[in-house]
Amino acid sequence: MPRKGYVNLQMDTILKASGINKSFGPIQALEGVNFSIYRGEVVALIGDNGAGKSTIIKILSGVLRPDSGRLQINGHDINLRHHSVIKARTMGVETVYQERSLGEKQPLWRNVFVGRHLHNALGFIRIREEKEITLSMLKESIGLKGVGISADALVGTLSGGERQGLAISRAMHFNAALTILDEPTTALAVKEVRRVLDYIRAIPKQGKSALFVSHNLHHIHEIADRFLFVSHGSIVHQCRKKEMSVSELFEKLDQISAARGKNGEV
Ligand SMILES: Nc1ncnc2c1ncn2[C@@H]1O[C@H](COP(=O)(O)OP(=O)(O)OP(=O)(O)O)[C@@H](O)[C@H]1O
Repeated sequence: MPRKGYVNLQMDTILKASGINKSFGPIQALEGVNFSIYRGEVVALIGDNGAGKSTIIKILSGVLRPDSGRLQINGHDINLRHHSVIKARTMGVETVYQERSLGEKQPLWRNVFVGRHLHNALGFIRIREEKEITLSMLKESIGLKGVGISADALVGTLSGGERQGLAISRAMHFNAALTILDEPTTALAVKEVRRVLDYIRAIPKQGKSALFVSHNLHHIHEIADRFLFVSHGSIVHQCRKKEMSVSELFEKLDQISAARGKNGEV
């Protein structure tokens, strides 16, 4: 029987990546990437352009397959040869891509349930139920108000921040253990940025985890519990927020970039 307050990291490890390698022709994008993500934390990937952040995210979300390495999700070994976006989702890993996560010209309810529609006994989509769930996401999770709010509205009518909110809310609805966000605040107005940061901050409150990439170190410091520094395809440093102030975060990234420059790399 574990002692009170004892944290079983084995049980609380949502995702574990070990020795992940990935090349694109002659370019070694990732080299021996190792890290874990635990239940209820927000983790940020930090690094210069071309460091390997997007490649890591694409491998976790099933878009790309690594050349070698091991990935465990919720303690289960993933067969990386057959990993895919659908498999990642089934295992509880959802990815929210900036702007691209929702199709522009479709009604909101269809986008929320795309690939995962609710069906009745005859195989028909339970449209009314899907619309009701979508409407409650719009009102409760995103905080949209007014009588004109409709699950039939087209995605194109939502602002960038609202789309991010809906995509995050969709991940929560489908019970994602890990929500991955790629540059979630890029190209958003200041007010929208605030809202998206709040949506991300709410993820651990539901006992779930988030991994996000951002170039904005202020945003990273504000919402992440832990920072993973990526350079030249590897995780070169990691620490908890309480170990590093915002200015130290800037300094660390500068140090890593300088070390990279010294090795003759761009
Ligand atoms: N499809 C691809 N074909 C060839 N090279 C690629 C491809 N995708 C990524 N790379 C290369 O792999 C390396 C890592 O790229 P990646 O996009 O993961 O970096 P990043 O840290 O996300 O950069 P950024 O912050 O600019 O998005 C870079 O050298 C990049 O040019």
